[in-house]
Amino acid sequence: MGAVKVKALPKYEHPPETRCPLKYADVPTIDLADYDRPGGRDRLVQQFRQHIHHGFFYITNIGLSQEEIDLQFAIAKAFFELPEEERLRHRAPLETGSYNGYRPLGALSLFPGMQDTLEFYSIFKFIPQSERSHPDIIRQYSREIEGFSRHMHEIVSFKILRVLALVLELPEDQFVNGNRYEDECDSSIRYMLYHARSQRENQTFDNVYFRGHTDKGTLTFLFQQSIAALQIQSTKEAEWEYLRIPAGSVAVNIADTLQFLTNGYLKSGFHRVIAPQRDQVHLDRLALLYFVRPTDKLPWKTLDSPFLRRSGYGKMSTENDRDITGLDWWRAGVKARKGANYMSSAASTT
Ligand SMILES: O=C(O)CCC(=O)C(=O)O
Ligand SMILES: [Fe+2]
Repeated sequence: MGAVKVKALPKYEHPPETRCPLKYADVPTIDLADYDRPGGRDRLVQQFRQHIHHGFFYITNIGLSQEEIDLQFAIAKAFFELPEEERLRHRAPLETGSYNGYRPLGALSLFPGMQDTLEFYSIFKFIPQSERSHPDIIRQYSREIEGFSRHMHEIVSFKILRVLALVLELPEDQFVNGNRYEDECDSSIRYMLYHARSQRENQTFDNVYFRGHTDKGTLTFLFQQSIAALQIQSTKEAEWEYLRIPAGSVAVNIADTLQFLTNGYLKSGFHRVIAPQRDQVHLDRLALLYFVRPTDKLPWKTLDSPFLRRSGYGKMSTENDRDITGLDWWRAGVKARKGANYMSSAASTT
């Protein structure tokens, strides 16, 4: 790690936004700078209680510069330009329930017999439990990648997790304790590349890039995205609406772990990715995400609090509780959902 940089990466240029008129979701924005102002945490608690119902919100003032964010996009771009053989050398052991490393193109069936056209590279937390091989481009920028990872996890996600604990009238470290950076879990940066498809291919795939789903972890952060393709559904009956994530804004997705722990008070956001609009459909779509996922210190048991009880989400029973950790739950899920499929398709490549 920390090897000498052989060449500086070219600055990443985001493609221009679509000019097609789209129906954007009305999603609240949280100014994270408020957290450190006098009375700011109380204001954020009120804002969450009033507006955060549907599992998605935007945040601004996250404390990273545009250059720092764009460097991650530049590294991602350089990674996907590596020869396939080199990318496959750092393949994630998906069949064991871990995304740590490269998840090859076409690892998942979107429809029976029809493989997806996306690939991604996950960089887990910079802790001994997650160490693995990486290509030179990742090793050369490891200091910057670690800085980004720690900032997103320990500063940005912890601010949100502390406010959420206060919303529920629980000790402020209630969620932080199950998501500490030094504990084992599959939290990661993810560089993602959706390959552009022809009009015919898009028709065959019913215009789907990534089927409707909720994320399984604690929180997901989605960075600037000028290729409009990510849609959310606020309720099962609601229409799909687009998210717009311009420079300076990050979309946050509340995920299944928080929904489970709070007996459904916090809603895990349902979302999908579809083929872009006609002025962008020919473009490959590069995405940058940060996933916070539960650790081996998080007991898989639902919570109770005066606030939850007053709101009708108090703990009524222990029937959903398990004597396992959040990490066990997460890995069992990946194994069940992805491992089997993965082994039957691309595993033979290495
Ligand atoms: O590509 C995106 O915008 C969203 C990806 C996504 O939903 C996921 O990786 O879980
Ligand atoms: Fe997702």
